[in-house]
Amino acid sequence: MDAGTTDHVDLAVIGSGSGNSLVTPDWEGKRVAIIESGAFGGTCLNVGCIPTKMFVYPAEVAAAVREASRYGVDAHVDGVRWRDIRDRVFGRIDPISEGGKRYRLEGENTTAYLGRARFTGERTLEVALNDGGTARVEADQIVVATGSHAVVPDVVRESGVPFHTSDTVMRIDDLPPRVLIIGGGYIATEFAHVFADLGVEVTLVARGPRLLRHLDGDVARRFTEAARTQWDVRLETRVEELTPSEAGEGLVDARLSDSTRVEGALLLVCTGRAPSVADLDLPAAGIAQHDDSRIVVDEHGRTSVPGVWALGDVSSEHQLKHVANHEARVVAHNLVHGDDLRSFDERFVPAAVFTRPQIAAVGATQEELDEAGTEYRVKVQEYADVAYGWAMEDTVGFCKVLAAPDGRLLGVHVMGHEASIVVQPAILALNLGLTAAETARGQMWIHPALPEVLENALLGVVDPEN
Ligand SMILES: Cc1cc2nc3c(=O)[nH]c(=O)nc-3n(C[C@H](O)[C@H](O)[C@H](O)COP(=O)(O)OP(=O)(O)OC[C@H]3O[C@@H](n4cnc5c(N)ncnc54)[C@H](O)[C@@H]3O)c2cc1C
Ligand SMILES: NC(=O)c1ccc[n+]([C@@H]2O[C@H](COP(=O)([O-])OP(=O)(O)OC[C@H]3O[C@@H](n4cnc5c(N)ncnc54)[C@H](O)[C@@H]3O)[C@@H](O)[C@H]2O)c1
Repeated sequence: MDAGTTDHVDLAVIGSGSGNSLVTPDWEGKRVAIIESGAFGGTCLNVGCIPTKMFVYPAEVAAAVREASRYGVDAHVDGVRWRDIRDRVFGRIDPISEGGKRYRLEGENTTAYLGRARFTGERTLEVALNDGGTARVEADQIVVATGSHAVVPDVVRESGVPFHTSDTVMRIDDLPPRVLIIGGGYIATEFAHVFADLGVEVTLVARGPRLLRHLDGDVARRFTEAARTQWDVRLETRVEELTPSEAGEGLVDARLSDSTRVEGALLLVCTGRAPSVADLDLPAAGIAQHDDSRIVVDEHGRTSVPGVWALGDVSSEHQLKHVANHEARVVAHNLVHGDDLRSFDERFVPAAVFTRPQIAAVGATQEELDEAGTEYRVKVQEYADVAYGWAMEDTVGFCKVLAAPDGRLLGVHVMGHEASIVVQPAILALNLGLTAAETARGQMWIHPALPEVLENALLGVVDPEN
């Protein structure tokens, strides 16, 4: 591209994750620029939700085989072919990313700029192209959808030892004997599950007193107990020193604040993700940011600069793909209906953690209700109390329902087999404003399926004698 000229487009989208879905039929006959510096398709497709869950599934198959004898079926895991597991995942994903890029490069009304964008004015951008050139783009409207990136603490960066984040660890060639995971959140607990159930020794170091501590307190407490039976979990502990290990290339030795050492481990850093704004030069456009650097948007997705929108991890307080997708649908409408704007509806944002046991939740936690001084009733129902739980000999799963004294649902929290499926009727009920009684008795529940645990918890919150 000629460095001297400026391309004028109707819409420029920075980031090809959820941003890529903004090119709706409304833009036919108009010019759209998609600017992407990394792998096409963004985090979810390339290094996030989709590949991680494609690793979780084989880990669960291995775990099921190991536990089969409980049910009178004798079986054992003969081996884990990591490279085959890895290649199944990326053999599926990489062509989708590549195809998406080609589709935009060759699209009738789209131009894909493969490079890093920064603002030079309110609606002007400069793109440092990956091939070394520079492009200038002026747009009537711009959407910033640049997502987030892994944060790496100083103790790791400054040590100079080799380490992985979720961006790189799924592509390793061989399973290490041991993994040292720093962090106690979503990514840490999902990878602990994957590696441990594929036969790797896992040490997980978390600075807090519980894992997943932003979840409902009962869930965090019971999950932490379950995690300790599976992995070497060090709570209220920090990594103090890291050195390269003689045990093998790419491995580290660590000294922890509890005065113990972990030796010969692959180091996996899972300490949160920050909005990707550093390269954008937002002040050049006058785009306002929160203290944590997220872009400020209103309920329609508008930033402080007219004609500039933002969505997804770069602006949202929820770093979740279904939230980014929801925001993209709203912004896609608003870009072409300036006189009929739609709003984000994030009253009930559900989430699931695909760890072991699985966790899913929607609505308020008990701690949030206590803090707000909201009155509530609570019922905890064990998986072990319903027929499907008996079939599974389940000992850890439970469903917790929080409801207002008038029966309105406030929050539902599930830990156990397929929690993300069990919770879904509660997500619908909250969005429709149903009471616990309406949700429990407004439909038939398939017997003897696992969601009966939710049905019973709902009935229990209506009538504590139940
Ligand atoms: C390991 C992992 C597992 C996850 N699992 C789940 C899950 O199971 N369920 C769930 O709901 N969420 C999950 N998430 C979160 C989810 O992936 C994100 O919330 C979601 O992908 C964010 O989408 P986005 O469109 O905002 O950003 P992204 O998909 O990250 O897209 C942003 C794009 O912008 C590009 N970019 C950044 N800066 C620039 C620039 N200056 N110029 C040009 N391009 C730029 C980036 O390269 C990137 O491709 C997971 C995340 C991770 C890391
Ligand atoms: N299933 C899913 O939906 C899913 C899966 C993975 C990721 N995600 C999204 O991605 C986000 C990022 O995931 P994550 O696990 O990196 O973040 P997280 O916020 O869930 O957890 C970060 C963890 O790192 C710890 N930590 C932070 N700074 C630290 C430091 N300097 N030293 C030691 N520990 C430190 C925190 O105490 C916390 O335990 C999640 O919040 C979630 O929104 C979602």
